[in-house]
Order: sequence, then C-alpha cells, then structure tokens
Amino acid sequence: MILSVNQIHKSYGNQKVLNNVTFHIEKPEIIALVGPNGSGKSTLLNIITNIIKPDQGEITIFGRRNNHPEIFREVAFMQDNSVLYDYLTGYDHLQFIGNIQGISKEQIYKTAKRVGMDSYMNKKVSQYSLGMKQHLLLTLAILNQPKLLILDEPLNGLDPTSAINVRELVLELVSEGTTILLSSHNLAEIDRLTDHILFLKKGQIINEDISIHRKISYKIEVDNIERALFTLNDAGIVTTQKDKYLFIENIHIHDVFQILEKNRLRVLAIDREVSGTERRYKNVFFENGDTNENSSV
Ligand SMILES: Nc1ncnc2c1ncn2[C@@H]1O[C@H](COP(=O)(O)OP(=O)(O)OP(=O)(O)O)[C@@H](O)[C@H]1O
Repeated sequence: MILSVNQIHKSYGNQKVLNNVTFHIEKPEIIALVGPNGSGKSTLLNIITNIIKPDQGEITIFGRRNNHPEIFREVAFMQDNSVLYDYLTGYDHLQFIGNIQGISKEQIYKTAKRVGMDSYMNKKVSQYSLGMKQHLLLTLAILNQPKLLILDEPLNGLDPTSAINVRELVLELVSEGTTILLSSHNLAEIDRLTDHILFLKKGQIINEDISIHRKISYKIEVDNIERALFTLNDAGIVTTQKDKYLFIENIHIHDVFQILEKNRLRVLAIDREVSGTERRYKNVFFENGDTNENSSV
C-alpha cells in the first residue's frame, strides 16, 4: 500500500473541514484532489505530510505512520512559495536541502536541468517570477527522487509553456514509478493528466475513475455546413450546429472524415476538446440545482 488515509477528521473552531476522509492509493499513478476553494484540499495534503495534525484518524505511507522519521526519504511535498528566501539563490536552496538529504552536486544540477531551471538557478529568488518559484519548489521536491510526490496546485502561476513542461515532467515521473497526489483547480489540465480523481465535497471524499465520464468533442468547420450537417446526421452521426461550426461528441473522428470526403465535403478546421472532469465536477458539486459550490459541512 502506498498511501492509506483512514477516517481523518479536522475542524477549525466550529467549522468541520474534513469529515471522516478515507482513501487508499495502491499502485503508482497520478491522483488528483479536486474541490472548490476552501473545501480542505491543502488541509488534507498538510495532514498527509504531517505538517498539520488531524483531530482523529491515521495516515500510513508505505506501511509506516506518517510521523515516522524515515518517511521523508520516500515522500516529498511541494510546498507553497512562502518557504523560499528572497535573499538566497535557487542553487542555495537546492544545496541546503541537498546537504540535509545527502544529495550530490551532480544530482542537483541534473534535477534543475530536468525541471528547466538550470539557467537561472544562480539568481536570487527576489528576482524570480511566480513560475520560476514554482520550478524551484518542484526541483526541491523531486531532488531526492521520491516514491510519493505530493503537489499542492503545481500549475499555479505557470505560463502555458511552463505548464506543458511540468505536465510532461509529471507524466515522466509516473512512468518511472513515482506516485503523484496533486491538487488542482485546473480541470482541463487534470483531464490531460489522469482519470483518477478524488472529489472533496462537504469534507468527504468521492473517489472516482473519471474515464466513464470522459467526453471527447470535436468542433469542425467545413466548406458547406448545411450539406455536411445533413450528410453526417443521415449517416447516423449525431451532429449539431452552432454558428459556422459543427459539433460531434464521442465518435471516431476518422469515420467523420471518411463520410465527409466521400461526399466531397472539405474540412477547413478542427478542434478537439476532452472533458470528463469538468462534467463530473458539475454533477458532484452542482447537484439538485445547488450552485453554491462552497463547501460547508
Ligand atoms: N489555520 C486555520 N485556521 C482556521 N481556519 C483554517 C485554517 N486553515 C484553513 N482553514 C479553513 O479551512 C477551510 C479549508 O481550507 P483549505 O486551505 O484546506 O482549503 P483548499 O481547498 O485548499 O482551498 P483553496 O482551493 O482556496 O486553496 C477554509 O474554510 C479555511 O478558511
């Protein structure tokens, strides 16, 4: 068992933030923790990493309690940027943590290069952008090649290029056997990363394989929209029109191309959108017309 979260309760004053949270991670994969602002995601990650104590409940990581002194050889938590020191360089931070963990200079350089921060690691953190700070925090987190990596909003503040790099790195780490538990607000990013979602609702976990909710939709522009609409619907492919675009869901796009080509219809543009998480998110959090997504227990 990689991670076992058992019957965790946590309140702040009268506010019950986590109410009997239980879930288990048994195999290396990416698991996304999703919930509205204030639903308790950071609190839960902080409890898992033993930064905050729960009121009740128990966490085990690789079979040991999460307060075991050796646990942090195998687990890393990407903290938020308040842990960084403005007057130190990125390299100073890496060297400091590297010294504590007995990590070689070569490994520090290799990891910084892997994350893409080697070119500015000798600059002071005061000169870093938000994205550069995120890169440094990620480099610090993966320095000891953890088996379980916990990331709180890792894509926050990243421009599209950096977000793609981090996403690719996360996928690479998982392919090497690392388990990644991450929280994110960015549902489109989650769709690209994983099918395994933990929804945090009213202090409790709804643990789901999102693949059954996956929807792939295509937005297509053709040279003759009326004829294309008629032709596709006639072929049994449910197609709708909005403005100058056709919309088709959950279909092998190759079939659509073949039908259009056979009928001498030309595709001018095509856009593909994958959504599963967002659709399920709405079902979970906006049920019964409840549009107040803020969690209260
Ligand atoms: N130290 C604290 N003292 C009192 N209340 C707290 C404390 N930390 C968190 N809370 C409250 O607990 C709730 C959950 O906070 P938490 O930061 O875990 O949520 P979150 O899901 O991570 O939110 P966000 O997505 O906005 O980061 C919020 O209502 C927050 O105000």
